[in-house]
Amino acid sequence: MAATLIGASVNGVVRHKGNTVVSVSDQPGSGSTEARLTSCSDTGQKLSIRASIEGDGCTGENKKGENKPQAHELFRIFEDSPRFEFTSGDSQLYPRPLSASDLSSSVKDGSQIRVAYQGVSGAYSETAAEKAYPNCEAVPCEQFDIAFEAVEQWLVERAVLPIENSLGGSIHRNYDLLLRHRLHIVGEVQLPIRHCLLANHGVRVEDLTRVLSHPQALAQCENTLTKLGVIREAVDDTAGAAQFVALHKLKDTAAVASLGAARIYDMNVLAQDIQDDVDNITRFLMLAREPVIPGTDRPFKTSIVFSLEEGPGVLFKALAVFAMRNINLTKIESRPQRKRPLRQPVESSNGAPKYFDYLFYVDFEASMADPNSQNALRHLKVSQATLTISELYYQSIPSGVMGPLGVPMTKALTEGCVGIKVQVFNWEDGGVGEVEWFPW
Ligand SMILES: O=C(O)C(=O)C[C@]1(C(=O)O)C=C[C@@H](O)C=C1
Repeated sequence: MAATLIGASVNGVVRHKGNTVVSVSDQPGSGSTEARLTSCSDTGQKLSIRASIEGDGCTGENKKGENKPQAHELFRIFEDSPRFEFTSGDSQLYPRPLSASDLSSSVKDGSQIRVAYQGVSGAYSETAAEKAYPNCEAVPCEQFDIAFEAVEQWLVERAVLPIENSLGGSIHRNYDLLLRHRLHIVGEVQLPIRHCLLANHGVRVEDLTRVLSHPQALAQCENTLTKLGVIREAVDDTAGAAQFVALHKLKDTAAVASLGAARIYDMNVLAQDIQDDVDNITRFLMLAREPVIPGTDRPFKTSIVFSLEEGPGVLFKALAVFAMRNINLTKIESRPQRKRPLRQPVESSNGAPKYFDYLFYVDFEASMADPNSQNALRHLKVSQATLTISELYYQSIPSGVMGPLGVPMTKALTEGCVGIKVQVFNWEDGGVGEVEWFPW
């Protein structure tokens, strides 16, 4: 039975579903059933969409005008797709990104895998989600942390989130969120990013005073935007920027976004490939509730995070455990220790400045199933009296097209320098992992 969304109009209120109301009625003589979904915005504005469904032989109205297959089907469609943004009486319908209030609703059944991404339809992250999980249902989320929570709360099965870009660098927010949430990195995808300058039809480059986009996208187009001499304004995502410019019919503002976004929001492409380098790639992490078990049958990547006591050469010594075993490091990132951003030096009583305290994230090309990597981590743990590893986690995942690995947040991180957490795998009986604690 096929259903078509056929329009938007102001309507009445029949049955409540949160701030949404759904009514279903037969269209006498037409052989079809119609459903109306009405949503009240926070400002009290009432807007609705209408859907019709063709009859299947059961179109006659029963006495009460209810309980008919068509009505149920229409209801199900709305129940399954409650996330539409109502912007004006005659506007197009765009999927609304998940917000915090959506996280309390239950997960719906469905054979398709649901993958959360940050942004709205047309965002690069949506393309990355579809590349990572072909045929998935990509679910837009307002913010990165909503995407993490959507997986944790079983609203979706996976999240695909950007972690770094070849021109703009790391997406620090996601490094921080990896440790605040309990998800595992189970793979990665790389996506070539080709930015366009999008404006409403009839707008010329000379008319522009302002450009909206995601901060990463603005950074990746630094040269072009400097030449244009426009004001840059950061918004949540590139497609959201295009949607905003289109909906508000702005004549002096453009968006930096994808060709796909231009199509979705019916915008004119003023310029293509405006990023600073043709080779512009963003790496996205695939996140799941369950980790992958590392093996040795194909290339794996592993990620760890640790902190160090201050002192000369401590980072050098930590990284040497990999170098001496010929283990290739692919990424190192440091982030402030949010729980203890400053450390008091021993001589602090005489007014010496405080040290900044960091967490180090390291990705390396080896599987934790490989004794070489196991020895490296053992060495990292035991070899240096001057090194205190406050936290170490790891997980391995297939690399190649896929990439680095995951991160269960552990007690050590939340409670300070208590020891090292090592996931021990019994490779002989098929590699089921267990966690052991080695207190300092
Ligand atoms: O705004 C988007 O379209 C996104 O998908 C986000 C994002 C990012 O966070 O880096 C993804 C890829 C590009 O690097 C630019 C922006």
